[in-house]
Amino acid sequence: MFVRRKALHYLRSRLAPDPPSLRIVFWDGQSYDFVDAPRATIRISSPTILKALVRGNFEELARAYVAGEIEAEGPISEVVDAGAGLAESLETLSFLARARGLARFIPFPRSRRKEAADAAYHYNLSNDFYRLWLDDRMIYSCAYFRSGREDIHTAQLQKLDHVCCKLMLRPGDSFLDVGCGWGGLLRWAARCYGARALGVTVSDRQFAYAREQFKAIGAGAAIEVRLDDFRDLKGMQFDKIASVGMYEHVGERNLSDYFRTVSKLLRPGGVFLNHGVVAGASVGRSSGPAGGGFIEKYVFPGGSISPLSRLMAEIPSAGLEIIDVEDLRPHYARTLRLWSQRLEERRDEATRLIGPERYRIWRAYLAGMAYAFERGWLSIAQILACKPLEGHSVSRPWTREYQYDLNPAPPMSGDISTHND
Ligand SMILES: C[S@@+](CC[C@H](N)C(=O)[O-])C[C@H]1O[C@@H](n2cnc3c(N)ncnc32)[C@H](O)[C@@H]1O
Repeated sequence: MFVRRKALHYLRSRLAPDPPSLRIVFWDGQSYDFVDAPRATIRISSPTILKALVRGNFEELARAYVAGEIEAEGPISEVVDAGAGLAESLETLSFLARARGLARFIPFPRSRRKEAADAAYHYNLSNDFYRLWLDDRMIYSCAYFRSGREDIHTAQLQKLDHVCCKLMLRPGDSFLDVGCGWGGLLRWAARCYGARALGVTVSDRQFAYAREQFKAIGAGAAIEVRLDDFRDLKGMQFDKIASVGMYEHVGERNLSDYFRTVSKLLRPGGVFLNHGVVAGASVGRSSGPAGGGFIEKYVFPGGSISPLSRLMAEIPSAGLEIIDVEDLRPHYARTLRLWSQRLEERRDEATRLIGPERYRIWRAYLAGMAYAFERGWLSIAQILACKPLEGHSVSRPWTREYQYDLNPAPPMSGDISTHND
């Protein structure tokens, strides 16, 4: 009783300026509302968890949530809103969390085996689970909206076109998709743009699924998928390369190596699109509260994001010329919100497929990321770059119209006709 009274007194005073729309239900069934008619409820199963809340120890709170010792009720968007409010007001990083944060900047590379295990943890979860809430083509990256009212299937198709148009993909082009997921972009690039497409993934579930799909559509030699690390494509060169939602797995310390490898894989005159999440804070993380390292620990182990400025410095250092940069933050906020809603609708099937613990993790991750993008704590950038020809700059379209429609072929800066004007 005493612990609870003291804890509530402390929480009330700390949260007074902006109280969360939250009810806490305690282990003995008693409850406390921070506002009238709160929209979200959390149930905490022991005084230890209440102490962790008071101390702002979100690492312990994340562990307790994953273990089911904290239960969240109400719309997940409201739960996340209340949770973020608590984190913004209360978070104090434990010594351990601080040490881990600093360790990110010390160059200890992960072994290949560890990298593969980290990726498998996320992508080998269950194809059936991902099928529940991704779009029909199983695209697992930010979609592209024209009005914001499209469903996820339409918006993902628009994204595939946006990527192919930006790359100026033409019939016969050799095309590499680095981190090809379940193969949706490869199919689109080959069937709608006539590219000879090769993709690599390190997930054997994705690899098996993509191969089945290619067989089913009779793709033949036009599309190939390999269960391979992108660093193992030695000696090959491509006209066009896309990396969509993949660089985040490379890790801070391998970023220069990643761009240099991509640059070697691109033929002179070729075009590369890097699409990925960028940090809101200059230290390479979300500019919001850290949430106890929840994403790093439970969702994307070994992953990391960089500020846009770091990518903009690394790409030219790898010998590529940046020709266009587009921020897609509202697009990813919307994509994540739709994914989160779709997962909520399939709660029972999802829990059956991956178990309650993983379900809780994915539920909080999708809703939490949607919130972070809506708040502007994270963003996402498509960076388009080309590889200069020896002694020449690469010609490019005069305007950005080609990004929305490749037909007819856009006039290029190096075209004879344009020199005659
Ligand atoms: C978020 S998914 C994006 C998938 C796909 N590009 C899409 O947009 O749907 C990241 C992908 O990167 C792949 N990946 C991660 N590390 C990789 C590596 N070292 N080499 C090749 N692929 C990798 C994963 O297997 C996964 O397919």
